[in-house]
Amino acid sequence: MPRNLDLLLTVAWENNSVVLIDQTKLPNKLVYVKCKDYREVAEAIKKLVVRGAPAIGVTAAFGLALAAQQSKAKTLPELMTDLDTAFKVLRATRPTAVNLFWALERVMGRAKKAKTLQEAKKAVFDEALKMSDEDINANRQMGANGAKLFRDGDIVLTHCNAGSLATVAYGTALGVIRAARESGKRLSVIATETRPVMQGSRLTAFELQHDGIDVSLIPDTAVGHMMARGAIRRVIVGADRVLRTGHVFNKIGTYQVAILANKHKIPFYVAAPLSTFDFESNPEDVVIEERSVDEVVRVGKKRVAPKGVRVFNPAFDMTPPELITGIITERGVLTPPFEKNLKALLG
Ligand SMILES: CSC[C@@H](O)[C@@H](O)C(=O)COP(=O)(O)O
Repeated sequence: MPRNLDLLLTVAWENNSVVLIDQTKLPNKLVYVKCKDYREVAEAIKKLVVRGAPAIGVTAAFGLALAAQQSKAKTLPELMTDLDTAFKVLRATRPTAVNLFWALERVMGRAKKAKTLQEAKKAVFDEALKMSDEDINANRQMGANGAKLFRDGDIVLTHCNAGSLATVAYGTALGVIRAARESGKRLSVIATETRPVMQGSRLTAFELQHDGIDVSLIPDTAVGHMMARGAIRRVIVGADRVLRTGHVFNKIGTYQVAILANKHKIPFYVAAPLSTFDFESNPEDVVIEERSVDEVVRVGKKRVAPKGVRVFNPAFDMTPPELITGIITERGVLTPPFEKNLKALLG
């Protein structure tokens, strides 16, 4: 994996380990962590060393590859038992991003087709590697599909981080912005801070600056003001889960941004690969991750809220389809009515 500043490769397989950019250290330090065991991979997902739906999915798939590699099983059923243990540990790391479950089930499905122990070990690794390549290709394709929706000179608001750092590389929402720039359009980005974990200020601002893309940072609370002043032309965000109905689950605060965009007649786009689609669930089935109160009562290391105060800290929210102008996928751009047009898109 190249350790230089030209390419942000968020997750990679290197010398029988999973190598991750440690996103908890950004933007102050660009450092990598090496996981040699699937339990370390699970911890890295839990602690947000790696985060963002597509990146979580591919990392978990590599976690299963580590489990296969390390297994001392002498028979195929013994290997499948070891893989199932790792599957359960990895599956329990975070509840909302559907890519995690999609990736783990896809790799297990591939392993279950194997006839021998060696074949199963190889299948798990090959599938994880394939998913990593597919993620980059899907992002590039989404970029090509979405770039057409942006005009030269657009000022684009994004929330959270749906960039290289949330995928294997290139990004979903930020991938579309990259592609629009590569096609010659001059775009400026407005990134929200994205409290309480600050994926906007720590990650999006870092990533766009790193790539020389014009970026300004605003507090989450400034979105309405900026829109009312005409300072924002488009919104684009990523997603952790898109339902067949077009309901989009994404970082907490996305719903507020969508309501404000609707009020100010600003197009609101979501960029998500098909690996982020959940064709089965209804809105009420989706578990919204509730994270530690510490994220809310502290700013950095300093406590800013009184001891004993009740805190709610949901990490995601749901934006209903009527607030969404289009969902950019690698197969094309979905417009309302989403359920009908999704069927047509998938053929
Ligand atoms: C391309 S990633 C899209 C989403 O995963 C992203 O917007 C997001 O909500 C990430 O949340 P996080 O809690 O940082 O994993």
